[in-house]
Amino acid sequence: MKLYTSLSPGSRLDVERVDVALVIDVLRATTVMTTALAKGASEIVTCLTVNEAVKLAARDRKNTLLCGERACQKIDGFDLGNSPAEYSSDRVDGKTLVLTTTNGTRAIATAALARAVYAVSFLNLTRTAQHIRNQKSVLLVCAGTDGYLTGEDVWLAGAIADRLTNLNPSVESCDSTAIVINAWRNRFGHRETTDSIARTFRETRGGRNLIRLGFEDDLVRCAAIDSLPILVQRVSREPSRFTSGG
Ligand SMILES: O=C(O)[C@H](CS(=O)(=O)O)OP(=O)(O)O
Repeated sequence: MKLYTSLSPGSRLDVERVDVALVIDVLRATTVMTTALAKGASEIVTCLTVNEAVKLAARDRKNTLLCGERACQKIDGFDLGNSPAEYSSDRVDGKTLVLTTTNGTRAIATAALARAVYAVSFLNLTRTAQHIRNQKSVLLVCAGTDGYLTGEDVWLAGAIADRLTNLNPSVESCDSTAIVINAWRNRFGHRETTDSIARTFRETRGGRNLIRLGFEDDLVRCAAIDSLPILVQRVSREPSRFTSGG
């Protein structure tokens, strides 16, 4: 396997050449997607703009929830924001979710040309790595925050790359992949826990933003490693639709 990592949104992406893109937006879009599908949402449709989301949801408003954020807050007129705490079974079971976020859904759009796309978070890290372990080429796409690299996405890229190199001895890493694996191993040394991961989020751009805005409890929710072992798999493009692969 050739394993590439794009650390921030400005990086060059040869996405059309890879078999699989894993989109990473730990705080909080891909964590929300994992949570929502694990809690029974039937599918998630991702959009770039609020207008597009509103139009899509209007097709079947009764069975659809409008979800997402701007500036980390729920959008006016939407049903749910971008905290995993909002995505309980009671709210989402059986529903179609239409989701737009500042960085996560944009990263999904940039990865659109990959043959297969998965959204990954700490919650479904090992499940996703096991599922794609034998692919020939994989690209880790860190969503970042407002165009900047953000540490929480880089930590998860390191964790995935670490898992993949353990599962598949033939992994060949590009320079950025080698750097994130080393960073992950040096920091956690295979003794990572939800608490230790949540603590590292306090040092990152995305984590500091959330603390400042009163969403500190979401750091632990987004660090809950391997707590929801499902796949979040794109099943169609334009619009991008994701379902749980099991
Ligand atoms: O960075 C953004 O503005 C947000 C942050 S948060 O999820 O509301 O904390 O969006 P995202 O696209 O999830 O990074």
